Amino acid sequence: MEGVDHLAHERNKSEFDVDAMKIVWAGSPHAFDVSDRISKLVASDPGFRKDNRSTLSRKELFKNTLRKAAYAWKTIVDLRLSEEEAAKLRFYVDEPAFTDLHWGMFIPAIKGQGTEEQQQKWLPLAYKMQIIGCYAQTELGHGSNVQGLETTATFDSQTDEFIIHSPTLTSSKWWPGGLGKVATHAIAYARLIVGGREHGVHGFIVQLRSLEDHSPLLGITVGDIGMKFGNGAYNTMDNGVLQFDHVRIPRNQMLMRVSQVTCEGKYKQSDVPRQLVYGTMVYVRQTIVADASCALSRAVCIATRYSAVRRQFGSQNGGPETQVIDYKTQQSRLFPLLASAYAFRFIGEWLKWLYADVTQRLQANDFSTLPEAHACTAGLKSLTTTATADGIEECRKLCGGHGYLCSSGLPELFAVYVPACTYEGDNTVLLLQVRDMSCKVSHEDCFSAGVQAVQQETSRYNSLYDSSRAFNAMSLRCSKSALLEAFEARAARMSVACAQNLSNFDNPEEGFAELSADLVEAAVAHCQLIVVSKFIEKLQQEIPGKGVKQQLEVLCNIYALFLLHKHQGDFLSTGCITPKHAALANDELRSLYSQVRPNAIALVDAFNYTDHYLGSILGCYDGNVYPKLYEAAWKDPLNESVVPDGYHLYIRPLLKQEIRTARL
Ligand SMILES: CCCCCCCCCC/C=C\CCC/C=C/C(=O)SCCNC(=O)CCNC(=O)[C@H](O)C(C)(C)COP(=O)(O)OP(=O)(O)OC[C@H]1O[C@@H](n2cnc3c(N)ncnc32)[C@H](O)[C@@H]1OP(=O)(O)O
Ligand SMILES: Cc1cc2nc3c(=O)[nH]c(=O)nc-3n(C[C@H](O)[C@H](O)[C@H](O)COP(=O)(O)OP(=O)(O)OC[C@H]3O[C@@H](n4cnc5c(N)ncnc54)[C@H](O)[C@@H]3O)c2cc1C
Repeated sequence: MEGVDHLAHERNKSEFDVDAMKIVWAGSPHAFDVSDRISKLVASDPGFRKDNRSTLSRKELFKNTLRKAAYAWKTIVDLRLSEEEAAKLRFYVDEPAFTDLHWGMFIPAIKGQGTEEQQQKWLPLAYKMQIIGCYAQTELGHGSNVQGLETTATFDSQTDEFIIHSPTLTSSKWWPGGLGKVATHAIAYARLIVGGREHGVHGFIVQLRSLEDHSPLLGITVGDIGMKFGNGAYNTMDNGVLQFDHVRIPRNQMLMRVSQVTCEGKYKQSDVPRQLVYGTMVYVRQTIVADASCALSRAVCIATRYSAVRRQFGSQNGGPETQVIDYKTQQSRLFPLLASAYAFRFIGEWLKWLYADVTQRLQANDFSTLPEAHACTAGLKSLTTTATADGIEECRKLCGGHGYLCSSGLPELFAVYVPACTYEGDNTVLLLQVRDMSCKVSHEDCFSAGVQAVQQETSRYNSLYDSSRAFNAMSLRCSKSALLEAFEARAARMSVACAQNLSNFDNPEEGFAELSADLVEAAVAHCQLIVVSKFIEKLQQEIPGKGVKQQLEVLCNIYALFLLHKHQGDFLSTGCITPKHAALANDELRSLYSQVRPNAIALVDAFNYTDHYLGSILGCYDGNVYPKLYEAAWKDPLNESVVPDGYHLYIRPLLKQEIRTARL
């Protein structure tokens, strides 16, 4: 049956132009072209094979990652790929590596926090990979609390140097990717001490290893922190530990865009806000949101294709059994994830725009939108990574037993993805930063502006409450604005409740701590509102291609109504929907699932993923799942011999009741 498309009948059912949807997913015809070309280039090159990762030992795995990274670089140079193409190539190679941190954090940190002069010195070296950098912020004792970092950078005016030192065990840098075995340089974050005075945490460029023989420089102790969750998975990355013993670096290796230390030992603050020291995190959080749609769409693609292949029960008169995708329960678990993948794609696009806009403004010394960018990236990073991690695991379950096989691709995807809920800011800690979005809920707002803020929010809420009365069964079905109002009312109500409760505390800090779980829920409601509203905005644009817009309308409704159904307690208590409306929303969802059903395979085909990138037998394009599963099983190292190693030592003595005499 080789070469037969087992999903052809599904593809024939689709009611829209898949090629046009591919462009929408990619973002533009140009982006599609780059992505399509580079994904095929990677898939067709045996140098980028990845099907054996889960069977390799850590050392073999890591060496193979080094080989692939070097091979990827050679390919980039030989083919003279553009920056955009090179980034796509690394993406499709699909193996976490030191290069992620070099390109994703080290370079952006220098760009964002370095002076012109520093950029001119360091960026060309980094762009040519003549130095390899990592981002060394987190320590053994502190990750979330950046101000609690203990590493010190003490200025020595005699030598015009900083002395970087790890004063305690807990000040050891711990976690930075690429640090363990590869990075030659780090952006190390340390408390700046000048003339005996402390000036908070700043970034420093520190050389760690010799550029000649890779040995650690004097005063540097560095290594890998050990195996992480899952086989293969994130173990291709050398997350590291680092201690400084009075390491000296020249003064001009402090990143000095935000503040400077002069040779006389004067500390000077630029006009730019101090928070810019955290700017790299804003940048990476924005890329993580875009990445969430990739990881979720990948899992959804696997689960959707397999659900169309898999049949259980329901045979009539000896005919075929029911495809599991036709079960309403399967649809109600799978299709909201499909809709979420599209929703996250569009919110990722919007956040990219927002970040570009902030960057442009920063260059013109306009810092007004920085708090919004911080709150949005923090909140949306949290929302999308939590939903994606949960969604990947749901996709595994949607694939039944076979989803648990490594050859399904899902266990590794899950293991690689879950740390996204922690890195670049723990998701709960980040939700507590969501204060400046569409409404104000922080203790400062309540206390500095006093009752006025509460009153304003209350009247805003009341007006939403009134207008939402118009929300009826019909509007639920047809009107995006009614849906949006429901989300706005819910978010506003939750914020007002928090603000009112906060105002009952004499001590704002105490109130904030006591009510933090409610604040987190209000933050989630705000983030969901933003995702829904940006999906709706996307639909207001012109979208070419037969039936494409209609499919996106259906997905948008599913995303919003699914959330409304899931959080109906919040929505009901706003009073803007009644229990009857909640039930109608549920009926509407069922009808929407029926509309998606014939288009489901085409909607995941629109992601345009190669079989190489998917890395899943269950999700392969042709749906020829069973022969491939059967064949793959026999390739497992355990099946290299019919009788396993260890038979004579452990199985035979058991069977022969000789266990007491066996040498165990
Ligand atoms: C198989 C395929 C694999 C493919 C892989 C694909 C890769 C995709 C991309 C992945 C990329 C990289 C991989 C992961 C690498 C991971 C790296 C890291 O984890 S680096 C370390 C990250 N660390 C954190 O995120 C720490 C979290 N903590 C914080 O951010 C802060 O310290 C915070 C905000 C929680 C502290 O809060 P606090 O209120 O105490 O802050 P401050 O007093 O310091 O702040 C005062 C003031 O500033 C505002 N603020 C805080 N942060 C920012 C910011 N970033 N930007 C702007 N403003 C900020 C804060 O809100 C306060 O404002 P105010 O108005 O005064 O209230
Ligand atoms: C795979 C991976 C890669 C990483 N790569 C890097 C890297 O390249 N460079 C780097 O510098 N770091 C890196 N990190 C570190 C990462 O950024 C931190 O682990 C992350 O910021 C979380 O901090 P933490 O470990 O201190 O968690 P903690 O803050 O200790 O969190 C523990 C628990 O406490 C809760 N908590 C903490 N503070 C609060 C609070 N104020 N209110 C309520 N609850 C709270 C959290 O929600 C969580 O449940 C990486 C981590 C991982 C897992």
